[in-house]
Amino acid sequence: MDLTQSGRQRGRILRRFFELLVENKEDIGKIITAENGKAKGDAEGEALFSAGFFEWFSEEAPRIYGDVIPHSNPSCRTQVLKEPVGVCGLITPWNFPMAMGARKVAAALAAGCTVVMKSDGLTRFASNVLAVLAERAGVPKGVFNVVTALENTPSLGLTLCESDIVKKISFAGSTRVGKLLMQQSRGTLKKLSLALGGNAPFIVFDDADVETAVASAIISKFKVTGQTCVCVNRFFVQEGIYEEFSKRFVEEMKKAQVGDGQDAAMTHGPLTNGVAKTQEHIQDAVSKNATVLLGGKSLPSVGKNFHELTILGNVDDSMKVATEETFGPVAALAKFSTEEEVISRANDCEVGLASYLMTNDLGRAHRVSERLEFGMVAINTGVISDSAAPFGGVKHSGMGREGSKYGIDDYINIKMIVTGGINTVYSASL
Ligand SMILES: O=CCCC(=O)O
Repeated sequence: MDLTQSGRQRGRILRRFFELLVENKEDIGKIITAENGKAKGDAEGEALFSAGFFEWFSEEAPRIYGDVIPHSNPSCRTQVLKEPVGVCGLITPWNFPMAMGARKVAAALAAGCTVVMKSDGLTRFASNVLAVLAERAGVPKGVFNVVTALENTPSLGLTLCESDIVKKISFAGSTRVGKLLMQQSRGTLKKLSLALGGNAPFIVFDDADVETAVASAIISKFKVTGQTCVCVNRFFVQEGIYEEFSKRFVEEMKKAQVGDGQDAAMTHGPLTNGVAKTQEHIQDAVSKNATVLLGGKSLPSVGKNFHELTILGNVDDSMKVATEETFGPVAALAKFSTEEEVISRANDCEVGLASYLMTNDLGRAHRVSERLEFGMVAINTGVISDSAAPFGGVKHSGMGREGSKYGIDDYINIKMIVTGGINTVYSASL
């Protein structure tokens, strides 16, 4: 947090931050549901997900080790110090109003940086909660700063990017905005972490366990009503298991309830602003011969932002549901025949964030994961995110890693110190 505090001292503050988040998870859940709409379970889950980053980085803060490197010249010594990058501009999205901030703030504070967090104008209260708890946890004044904005969001982004005081930008959001921030940062050569859009494939091989595949599909597709950057966008199901998988998927999804997130009986809440795009994608797919296996319609009687959880069958790769990230509750099922074919179809996109693979063949699991051009692969699970795991993408999904032992590196500069003229002749041997 500042150079006068040791990593151990910063770790204690982050630990207290973690405890406060856990203690307040119910109130935090209510705030998240009130401003984002997500169902109670998802909202309280987000409070704990956020807490996990503070717990993880409280343990990393004291372990930011440097190195001693043997120099080529015996009379020189080389030391490597790891120093905080300085002031970080953190720009966070509405889909996880607290957790995407927590993921960045916890790593930055652990490294010893100060932060200016620009939260999404649609969901600013959860990030303000982080500021309140930061103060209670003992984060020194001026170390954690929050700026909220709605209309003038682009100019705030620009100010952070063009500022010489801000040394780093970390952003989670769309690929379009990520590229814009990168352009705007070129004059000040910022260190950048960008967690951008995805078009996640979910591949079900004939040898997969159907119940595992269905449970994984439900969580990875419909979490936060389909509005996470790691949500599945394209299901590829092998011909021999297609009928059974799609039937069981539909049966299980019929148990879900869409409605007011504050009602504990609801499993899924509204969309933030994605009903029109969701409808556009469904209509495009249906006009090209996709079949509606479940849902398909918006739910204006519940509210203008509500949409049925939808499963489409007979999808092909030309449809918008396959070529664009829907960021809504549509599971688009396409068939495939061979391993080679599905790898090529899964990789045929500009982005590379999350991917999912269902198989009981260990050799295939290794082989296919190694060939998938994605930053993350989940095998036989629909849960890809964890504070201990490195989160991030390749291709147009961005750069940098968040969480895990690697996450601290995004907030660190390496300094090398070489000392010359060291007499290597020991006086004892003279
Ligand atoms: O939406 C982006 C991140 C979601 C997650 O880490 O599960």
